Amino acid sequence: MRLRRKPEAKQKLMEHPLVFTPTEDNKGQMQGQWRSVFPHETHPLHVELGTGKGQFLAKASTLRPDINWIGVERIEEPLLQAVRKGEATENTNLRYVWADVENLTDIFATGEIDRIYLHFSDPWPKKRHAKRRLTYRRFLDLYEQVLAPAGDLILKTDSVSLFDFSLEEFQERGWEVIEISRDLHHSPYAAINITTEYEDKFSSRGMPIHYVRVTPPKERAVADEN
Ligand SMILES: C[S@@+](CC[C@H](N)C(=O)[O-])C[C@H]1O[C@@H](n2cnc3c(N)ncnc32)[C@H](O)[C@@H]1O
Repeated sequence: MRLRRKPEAKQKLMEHPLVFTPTEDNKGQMQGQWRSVFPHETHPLHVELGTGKGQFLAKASTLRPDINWIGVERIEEPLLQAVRKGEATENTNLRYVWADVENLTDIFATGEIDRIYLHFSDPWPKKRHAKRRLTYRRFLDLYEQVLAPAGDLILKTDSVSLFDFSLEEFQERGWEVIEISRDLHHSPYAAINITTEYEDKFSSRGMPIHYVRVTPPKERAVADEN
């Protein structure tokens, strides 16, 4: 018998009060408006791209009520799980966007985000798929647009090849490395670290977690390559 889970997940997400789903009809509607959906409009806005099943956001929104949190995820089923976790916290500083990171600049205004998190992004190990990696230079230029001038980006991954590639891309686009560790859980940054589902899985196998915090260039980069 064919399982029909996807349409059900879609419907639930479309109707869920914590989820914004960009469409052709509402394109640009939320740009510059995100803070106003939260009770504390002045709190910084932190956005996790590729939220998956949402463990990080559920924990982070509880531990850091002084921050407004948004998760962006393109696949319905993990997102629905994330939303259910978030809902269970009853935190009011938490929202989700059902969208592809490709469309980030249609969802957020220039300078609207204070911090971006990329947690265990798909490594796309084949060279011909390099442009799909979420730290490919074209994506960095999108992040640069939506980040506030004093904003930053945190990347965590188990993948050495994605980490090395990302460092090259950051350098290529003029981003500055502020903190870095190739073994986050045994570094000074471990004390305030909040783990994700993938992080727990990989670290339980003894794999070191790679971590970097970067800031965009002071001068805005020109998107010159796709
Ligand atoms: C390997 S999982 C990691 C999930 C979670 N961040 C964690 O650390 O447990 C990567 C997630 O990113 C999502 N993702 C990948 N590319 C994306 C894109 N372009 N836009 C939105 N989500 C994306 C995938 O659907 C998947 O849920």
